[in-house]
Amino acid sequence: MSARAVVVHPDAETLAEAVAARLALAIADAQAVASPVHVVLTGGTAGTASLAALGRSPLLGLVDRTSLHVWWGDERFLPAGDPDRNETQARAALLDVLDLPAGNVHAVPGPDVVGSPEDAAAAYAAELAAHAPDGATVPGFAVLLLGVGPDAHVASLFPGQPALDVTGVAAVGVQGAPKPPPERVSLTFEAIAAAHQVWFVVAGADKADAVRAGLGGVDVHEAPVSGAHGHDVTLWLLDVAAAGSEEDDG
Ligand SMILES: O=C1O[C@H](COP(=O)(O)O)[C@@H](O)[C@H](O)[C@H]1O
Repeated sequence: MSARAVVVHPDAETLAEAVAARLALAIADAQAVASPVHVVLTGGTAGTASLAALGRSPLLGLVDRTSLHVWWGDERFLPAGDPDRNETQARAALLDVLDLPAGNVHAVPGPDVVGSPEDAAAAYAAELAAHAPDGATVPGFAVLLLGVGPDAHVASLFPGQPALDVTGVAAVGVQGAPKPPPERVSLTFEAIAAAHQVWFVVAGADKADAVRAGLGGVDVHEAPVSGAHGHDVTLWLLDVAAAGSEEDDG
């Protein structure tokens, strides 16, 4: 049975610092009993701020770089180095400091490498399978980070889109995303559900309705955030504004 918890932080900065500390310790704890350890990074405002906080944290010294593999929950279908790629932002925020072996960083290929988001999803799924235990399609991610959009999207799973219903594959190509760029690649809900822990990292009053929808279990086609769960733990890491707590202050 998967456990769910909600932790509310006083502001976005504190949230980022707390997520960074929590993530460093979670990786170190996982590395104490397993190797390698796989973690899924997110894009988005609060997610990237958390990666940057980890890049500055002395707790980063607890992480064994050689046995950490990083992946992405979704990627914008843009060429390597594009500033709007989640990978580019994560490198600037964390990976340039963390300096993992190149083979431990599993970026989603862009149009400089493959012809379409569907081809990128297939290549990414093959890479995931190559690092998965026998009989599985993805590694057993220790932690999978997810931002949440104001429209309640997670990764690149947007309301009303066909990708929400894709099963049997770990990654899916996305066309016509309502948030630019329209072409993207996303993990599927099945792949997300293989993570031991899923952490939603959410800040800002514009996300309060999406958080409410996710916690309330609104239909996944309307609020994709409802469809993402960790195998063991689903953790909602919020600031007060995203938690909706500020609305009461008038
Ligand atoms: O496009 C994306 O958006 C979400 C959330 O972004 P935010 O700036 O509203 O926080 C993000 O989680 C996702 O990874 C990304 O590709």
